[in-house]
Amino acid sequence: MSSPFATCDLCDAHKNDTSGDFRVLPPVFKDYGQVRKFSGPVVTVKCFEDNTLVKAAVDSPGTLDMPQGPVGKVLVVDGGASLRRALLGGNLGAAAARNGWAGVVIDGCVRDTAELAGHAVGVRALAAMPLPTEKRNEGQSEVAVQIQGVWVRPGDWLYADEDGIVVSAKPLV
Ligand SMILES: O=C([O-])CC(=O)C(=O)O
Repeated sequence: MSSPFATCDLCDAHKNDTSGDFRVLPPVFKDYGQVRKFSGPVVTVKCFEDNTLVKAAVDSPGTLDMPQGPVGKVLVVDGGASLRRALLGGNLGAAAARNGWAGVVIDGCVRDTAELAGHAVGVRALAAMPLPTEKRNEGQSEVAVQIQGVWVRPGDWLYADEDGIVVSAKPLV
């Protein structure tokens, strides 16, 4: 289980942090998952209209062993903000939930939104788009990505709730 948090409280505590360790994503993400509030260590994928590596990630174990026990990871997908293809749908959402991922944050689109709403995982994305991608085995995993202009790195911690999404170089709770 993750510790309780509120992104507003995290922002109150860190709003004057100019080090770059504490970042807030722009408020452009919509909520498509069953889980509204989630947090965890970040894993990244960078891809463009090809979700091969998104599928590989959610098909793999979604938890990290920590001293306090297994913690669900958050998959952050830099999809280049494309509104033309969906990088995650009902099947991949089900896989993410089954494999213990805490959440998926996509700078891009999702589809099968009615199905996603029934899977026990957090999902944030820019929009719904029914067109799937072509799987061409293109993309990169575990690289620093820019999400809406904000750097997100593998091993960062992400906290998402009803008010927004914040990212930190260190765990905050
Ligand atoms: O497989 C895909 O490209 C996305 C999808 O439709 C799903 O996850 O169900």
